[in-house]
Amino acid sequence: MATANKNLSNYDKNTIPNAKDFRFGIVVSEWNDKITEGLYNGAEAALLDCGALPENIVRWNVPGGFELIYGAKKMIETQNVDCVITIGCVIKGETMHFEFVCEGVTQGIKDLNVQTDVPTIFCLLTDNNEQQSIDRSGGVHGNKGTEAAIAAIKMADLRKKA
Ligand SMILES: Nc1c(NC[C@H](O)[C@H](O)[C@H](O)CO)[nH]c(=O)[nH]c1=O
Ligand SMILES: CC(=O)[C@@H](O)COP(=O)(O)O
Repeated sequence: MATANKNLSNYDKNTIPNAKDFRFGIVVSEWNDKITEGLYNGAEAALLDCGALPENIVRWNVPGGFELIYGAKKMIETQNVDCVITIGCVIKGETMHFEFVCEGVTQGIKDLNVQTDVPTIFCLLTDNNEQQSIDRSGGVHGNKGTEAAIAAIKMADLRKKA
């Protein structure tokens, strides 16, 4: 189902574990910060709405999407978190850099999920233009940050039960 056919902000609290006992790390890219702040706000609001305690949400900023990998790695190593959310927005420019950044971050976040015991949630917008990013960070398609927060709660709960 394409994003255009669903609202990224929709969730049913009855289907989501209470997040009060979980500690979350959120690593936020400063590139396209109007977008990433909107994604962060969606994620933070959903975590709190589902019971997470403010003191159990640790936020770090990194310069760009590619640095999300290292930021998440150090978050896992040092902050005793149950799940990490990486938030970024990559928008296509004139060159192939878009493709390399998107693929690099995708592979790096995948590697963290394979190599560490803490789930890392992939909240990276990889858009053709700014309007697509606006639409997915609190616009007509909802907020991918909200979606990422719900995934984070579910994965933290899975990790606890596994
Ligand atoms: N063009 C975008 C970037 N580029 C920067 C890289 O992510 C990285 O910070 C740089 O190559 C130094 O290592 N980053 C984004 O997050 N979004 C973009 O649109
Ligand atoms: C994803 C990027 O790094 C890209 O926005 C940079 O723009 P350009 O490809 O025009 O240098």
